Amino acid sequence: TGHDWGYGVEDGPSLWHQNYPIAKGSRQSPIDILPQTASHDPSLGPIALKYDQCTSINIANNGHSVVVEFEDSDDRSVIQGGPLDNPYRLKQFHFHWGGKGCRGSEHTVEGHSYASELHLVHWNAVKYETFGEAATAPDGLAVLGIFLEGSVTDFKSFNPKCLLPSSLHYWTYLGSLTTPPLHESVTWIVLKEPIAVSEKQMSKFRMLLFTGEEEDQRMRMENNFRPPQPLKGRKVRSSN
Ligand SMILES: NS(=O)(=O)c1c2ccccc2cc2ccccc12
Ligand SMILES: [Zn+2]
Repeated sequence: TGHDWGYGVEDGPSLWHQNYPIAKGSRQSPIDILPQTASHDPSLGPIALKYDQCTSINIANNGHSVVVEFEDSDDRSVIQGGPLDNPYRLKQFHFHWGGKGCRGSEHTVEGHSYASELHLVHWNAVKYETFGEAATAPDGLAVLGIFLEGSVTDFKSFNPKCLLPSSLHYWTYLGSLTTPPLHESVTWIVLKEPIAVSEKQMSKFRMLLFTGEEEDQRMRMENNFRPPQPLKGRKVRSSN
């Protein structure tokens, strides 16, 4: 897949530091969230999501996840408020999931993993010219994390607008990309309430391949999640 990293035994998360030394940095993601330790910060307002005119461009299997890209030439789809000083533009969303059972999310809550985790990636177009420039700036990116919990209900196609849980209460902390190059440029906003996803939908993820269709040894795409990283003194804040 043209990348020097993956989720296997030879190229998985424990080896990423060899090519990406920042893997041992001071604000790496994901983390294990401890609700009791998260400090409630009354100054943290609600997050506001404006996805009503979201224009998806394509959906792709980038060899590590399934990614839906959006048109980001203007502020039609943005997240703002909460810990953010500016509106951040929606660039793409993608998922992380496990093989069988409930492991699969990247963030965990008191050691509890969910079946999958949806990441909506946004960038600070007020301060930076391009996504690439924002991706290396400490306040360049904001990723909204939403847990997906296996359940029997089914749900409509992936449209960020209708994909949100009823409550937008969140935890927030300063972190990084969870995949190489692991830039420490992400303000993470993780919603407390998971959304339901059916086993049928989960099985669709697992049909995706890490390898190209034409490659002989077909690698099923599963377990594409990085384990929790050390907090290193960071504070996790909780919205009201
Ligand atoms: N897991 S992740 O959200 O850190 C992530 C990104 C985060 C910020 C910017 C770009 C990102 C691209 C990703 C591509 C594949 C998987 C995770 C990715
Ligand atoms: Zn992600």
